[in-house]
Amino acid sequence: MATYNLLLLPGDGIGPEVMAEVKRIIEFLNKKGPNRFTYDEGLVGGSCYDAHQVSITDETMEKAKAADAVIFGAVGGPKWDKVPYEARPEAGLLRLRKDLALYANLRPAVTYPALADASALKRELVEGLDIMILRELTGGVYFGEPKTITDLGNGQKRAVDTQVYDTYEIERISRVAFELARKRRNKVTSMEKHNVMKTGVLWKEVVQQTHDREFKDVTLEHQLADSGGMQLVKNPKQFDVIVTDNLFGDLLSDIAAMLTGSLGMLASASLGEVDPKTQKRKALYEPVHGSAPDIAGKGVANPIAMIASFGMALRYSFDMGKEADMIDQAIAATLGKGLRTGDIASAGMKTVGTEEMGSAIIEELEKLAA
Ligand SMILES: NC(=O)c1ccc[n+]([C@@H]2O[C@H](COP(=O)([O-])OP(=O)(O)OC[C@H]3O[C@@H](n4cnc5c(N)ncnc54)[C@H](O)[C@@H]3O)[C@@H](O)[C@H]2O)c1
Ligand SMILES: CC(C)[C@H](C(=O)O)[C@@H](O)C(=O)O
Ligand SMILES: [Mg+2]
Repeated sequence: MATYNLLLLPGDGIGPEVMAEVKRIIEFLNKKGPNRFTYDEGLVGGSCYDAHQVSITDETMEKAKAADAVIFGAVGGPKWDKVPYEARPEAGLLRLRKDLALYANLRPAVTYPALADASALKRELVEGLDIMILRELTGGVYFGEPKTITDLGNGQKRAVDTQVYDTYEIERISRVAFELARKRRNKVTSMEKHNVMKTGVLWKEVVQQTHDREFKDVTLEHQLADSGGMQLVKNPKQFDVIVTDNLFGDLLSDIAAMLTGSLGMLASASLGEVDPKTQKRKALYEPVHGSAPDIAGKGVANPIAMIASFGMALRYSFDMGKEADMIDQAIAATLGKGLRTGDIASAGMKTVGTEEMGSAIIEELEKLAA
């Protein structure tokens, strides 16, 4: 038996609403045993800005570094559109990713059988889909310098963002991709734009070299990221693991979300390097969706992405694969019974709210544990 300490950062908008359902799952797991979870909570994003005029405090950063895992809701919203750029809600999330060195962002897109009709695509294209988008998370244009807006003095301004990748950054994310593929269907598709970008040239070269040196047994394909996006919609089941940079990964994972039915379904894990001394790695788990200002406060958000993200924490941080599988099965069973939040309901279907969906999943978990 072990005790694990979590830091919960619910954030803004629907973040706290979906996090409430994770707290109930934690309660369930603590009852079931053998492992125990304790947790601390903190402010992040706009709610932190309102209290402290920053999007995350140094004190919360220290707690994040000390925690066994961070569980993150969502940040942002129109209320904070006018706050200084450095203090915008999203900056808190970016600081967490950068300062905890969470370079590997796993975004699995799995279409549950009951939801094959909820996708915007035809059933046969998405039925049985199970792909993994691996997004590089601490480099690229998100963090490259310079990042500026300069007044040119002639009534014009110039905005600059910088895309930077070093060999080691591409190498380590490639290794994660190949290792993931070995446990799946043994195929990696790397996406970049080497026809336009120098970072794309280096990306392709380093992924290929890492493959040839260490992972010859894995099938590797390269695809330009724009046509890759097209292929993701045309024939998504051709993919197994897609490895790509920070910005392309952001775009491609939102596209993949719609293959599963809704952004409210897509979970993610952001992982750092394994510490050779402790064998532990820093990790943050969050749904791919945002704070959904259009539905916040109504109790109608889909909690599945958040719950499945906690399931990924069980799998990747706590070696609780059996419990993680149980969460996936409970979600599948709940959907199989016909429960739908608004985002995944087909026309004419009755919908349930966030809490009701959470209760139904816990009911299924109780059955599975009995
Ligand atoms: N990780 C994060 O915290 C994160 C991620 C993406 C966007 N954001 C921020 O969120 C704010 C809103 O961004 P956006 O509107 O582009 O993206 P969004 O993901 O918040 O919402 C996009 C659409 O999907 C729907 N949606 C998202 N999650 C849902 C859920 N769980 N259940 C039901 N419907 C759901 C929303 O209602 C909306 O119509 C912005 O400030 C953005 O920066 C934060
Ligand atoms: C909120 C924002 C900073 C974030 C990103 O762009 O990485 C989000 O869109 C995501 O996909 O996690
Ligand atoms: Mg995004």
